[in-house]
Amino acid sequence: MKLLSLGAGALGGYFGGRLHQAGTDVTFLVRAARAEKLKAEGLRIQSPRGDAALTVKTVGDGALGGPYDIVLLSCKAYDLDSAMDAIAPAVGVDTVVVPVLNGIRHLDALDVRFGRERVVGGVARIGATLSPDGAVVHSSPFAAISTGERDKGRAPRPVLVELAEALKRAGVDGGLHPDIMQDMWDKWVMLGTLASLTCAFRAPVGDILATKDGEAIVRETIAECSQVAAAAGHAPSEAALKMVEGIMLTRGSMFAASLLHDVERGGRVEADHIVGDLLARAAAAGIATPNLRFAYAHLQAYERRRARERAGEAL
Ligand SMILES: NC(=O)C1=CN([C@@H]2O[C@H](COP(=O)(O)OP(=O)(O)OC[C@H]3O[C@@H](n4cnc5c(N)ncnc54)[C@H](OP(=O)(O)O)[C@@H]3O)[C@@H](O)[C@H]2O)C=CC1
Ligand SMILES: CC(C)(CO)C(=O)C(=O)O
Repeated sequence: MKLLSLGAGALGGYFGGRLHQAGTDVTFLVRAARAEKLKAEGLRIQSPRGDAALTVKTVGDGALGGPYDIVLLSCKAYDLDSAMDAIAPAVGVDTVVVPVLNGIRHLDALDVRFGRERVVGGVARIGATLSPDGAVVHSSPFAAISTGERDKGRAPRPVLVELAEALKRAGVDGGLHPDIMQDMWDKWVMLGTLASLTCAFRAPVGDILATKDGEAIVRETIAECSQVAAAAGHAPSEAALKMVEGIMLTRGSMFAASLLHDVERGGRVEADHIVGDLLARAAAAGIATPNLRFAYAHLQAYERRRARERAGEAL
């Protein structure tokens, strides 16, 4: 199996690196600055599952090699258009695109660009960042990718089975999911709540819960996200809700969304993709989502201020 990883950022670097370590033929499609860093220092991973410094294959725009069996897509949502342009020459008739972005909306764009048959579902569960010096820093005890056919009940195509086996050999949990769309929505219900609230409060879960109304606000926001999922035909099961509550209602928890880490380093954020899209779907279904509304406005204000500051304008 030949796999192209779009990017060697937090997720592309971690999962692509682990697959490479375990013997999969992995090539990283990277931009010039990242290519230079990887050439000079290798792909460095710091992780509770073992540190690594790997010599990896890279390609740049225009000379992708291939054909590839799998394209693992792990860009941020705001880079999706440029990422699709970059991978287009690598997507052949039988190539399968496996996106692991948070949210759902990217599937529509990928379908239009590459055809629905080539795009499967994917969910990543990991806490990871790219450090300023270019190392992939894995900070969560978990590291998982679930994938699957988007048509529930369809047997996974052989190359997806092969990918799941390769991920397992690479020490990545998850595997093939029989209802990947539900899994994507379940993750989104959790992340919609986590990202909205940790960003709005600028604090991890435990600090939110330590406020007088924190628990009530968390419960309301879980309900808002769950109603949006239900309107899309993907209401979380009781077990899925328990998982969300387990994450969002643990006193003292230092857990926060990667989106908060992006805010704290003054970076771009996937506000539209992760929170705005939930809000748009709520509006279309006539669901009131006051907490998401506030959280999205907060993120939009952050984006405006960031743009102004980057343009050198004063506060
Ligand atoms: N970080 C986390 O813990 C988790 C993140 N996610 C989701 O996964 C997705 C990826 O997140 P993450 O890995 O953190 O993001 P990163 O910013 O760390 O990595 C994204 C990478 O994509 C690369 N990229 C973007 N466009 C192109 C392009 N046109 N050509 C080549 N490379 C490109 C970027 O390269 P360059 O360096 O050149 O900009 C960057 O290295 C997001 O949707 C996020 O929400 C999901 C679960 C957990
Ligand atoms: C919550 C977490 C860390 C789980 O994978 C995540 O997806 C994110 O913050 O982007």
